[in-house]
Amino acid sequence: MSDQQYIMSIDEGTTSTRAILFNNKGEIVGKSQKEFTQFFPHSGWVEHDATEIWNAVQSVISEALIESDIPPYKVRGIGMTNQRETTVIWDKNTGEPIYNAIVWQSKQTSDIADKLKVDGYQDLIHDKTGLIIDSYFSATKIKWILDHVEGAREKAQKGDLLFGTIDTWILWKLTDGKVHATDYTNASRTMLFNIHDLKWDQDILDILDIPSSMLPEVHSSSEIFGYTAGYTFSGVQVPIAGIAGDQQAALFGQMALKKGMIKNTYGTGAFIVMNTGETPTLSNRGLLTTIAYGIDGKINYALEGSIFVAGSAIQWLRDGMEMVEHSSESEQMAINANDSGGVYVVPAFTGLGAPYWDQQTRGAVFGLTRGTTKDQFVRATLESLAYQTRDVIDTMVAETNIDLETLAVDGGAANNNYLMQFQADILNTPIERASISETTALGAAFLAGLAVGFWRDIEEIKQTIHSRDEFIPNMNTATRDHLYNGWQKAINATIQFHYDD
Ligand SMILES: Nc1ncnc2c1ncn2[C@@H]1O[C@H](COP(=O)(O)OP(=O)(O)O)[C@@H](O)[C@H]1O
Ligand SMILES: O=P(O)(O)OC[C@H](O)CO
Repeated sequence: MSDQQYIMSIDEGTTSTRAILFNNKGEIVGKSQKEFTQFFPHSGWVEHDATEIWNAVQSVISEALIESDIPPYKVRGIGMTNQRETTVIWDKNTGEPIYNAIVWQSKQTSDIADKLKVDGYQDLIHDKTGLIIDSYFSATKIKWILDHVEGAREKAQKGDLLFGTIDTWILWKLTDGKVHATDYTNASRTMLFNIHDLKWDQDILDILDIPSSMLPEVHSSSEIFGYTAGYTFSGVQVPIAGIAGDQQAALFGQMALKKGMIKNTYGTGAFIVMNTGETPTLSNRGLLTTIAYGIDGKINYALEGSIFVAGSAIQWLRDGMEMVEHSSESEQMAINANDSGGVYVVPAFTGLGAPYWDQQTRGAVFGLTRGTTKDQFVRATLESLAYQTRDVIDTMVAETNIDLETLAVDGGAANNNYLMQFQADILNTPIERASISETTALGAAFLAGLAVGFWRDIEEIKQTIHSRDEFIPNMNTATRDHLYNGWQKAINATIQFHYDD
């Protein structure tokens, strides 16, 4: 029998959970995926059932192993990667969540975030955490649960409640309640973590009245966090050896390890991350400073532009507008349209992230005529992903003075060739698409594989990276400027519409 071993990545995304098995060439040898329920209990709120996510994780693990015919003992280590910021609070005695997971997109804590701004905490929070006060991050979500679930604050003060982002929740479940931990990348998205001292920040915890006993230990992104317990791997104790938030894992999976390298992942949202090296760069232009990864006692920082609605706009075309049956059809429809006919879709369904940071704005459509077709509407929606990306990239270039040579891309919507060509055209920059679209899971596998010696070092990992698809800009300057100018008018009018109330 072959002595080949594997790394399993568990990718807990916003809409689905995946388990992917990689061999030592970085090739996918097994995969299972399961969608889970999105709850929208009130306008602007988004929640998940954390127990449903845990059940989905268990089933994708066994399906991936069974379908690839790989026995659990051949899994050398597990890398975990996750939708970030999404907040779970559970009772450590029962193992049951006390409320649904509040998802990163959810706006139910906007008032708490607004109050922090009114109370003048912007500079303190920005300086310590690198973040901009917003309901996006975990901090206000934790406070909301403690304030709204009966008896929660008393239980938290007694030390009975635990907080975790999805990585922490699944790690705790996989280890049968033995390990309550996270990594630097996830901690840096909570708005409670001091990215300079690398510690939970007591001042911010006091401001929000959050007991520190709820918080997980914070480790590097590549080390053994614990071992699987119980039956998930048929009793085999597999080390969980790497954890990173999905956007940071994608940066690592793209091997964008040098200062100045940038990637964009087009998933539910789109997240543009630039590696800024070993010192944090604070932004004055609406970008977030975050931790890219921590390995071997060293921290690498990043600047990030977070776009809240990207692939989810295409899901909206599918499920809300019923204009497409499958997201992938949007590509041919955009080509059929020939042009967008002057239509702009601004999909600000849950406010705007970088570089605008406006919690209240909601979406708008401009330029409709009696002749507007469904194909043009779909094309304009796809184009909004590219325009939002340009807003962020222009800001990043202005902030850092680093010229963008190419943009590395991945994620579900990056499979859309029309979108990628339009992105190259509107940025006037070549796009390089990873040959393996599961870059996020690959990044988590690399982090785990390094910790258990599956790969010797980064140089050995780089040998596994293969060819990429390239999209070369092919639009004249006048057209590019005309189109982008229209977008800027559309987004400014959308923001203005809200403030005219
Ligand atoms: N060919 C496509 N064209 C446009 N959008 C797509 C395409 N394929 C997938 N998507 C969008 O990409 C998203 C899924 O990407 P994925 O990276 O799996 O997201 P996540 O990790 O956030 O769950 C969905 O929102 C879907 O609408
Ligand atoms: O689920 P994704 O891939 O859109 O990623 C979600 C982000 O981590 C939210 O910050």
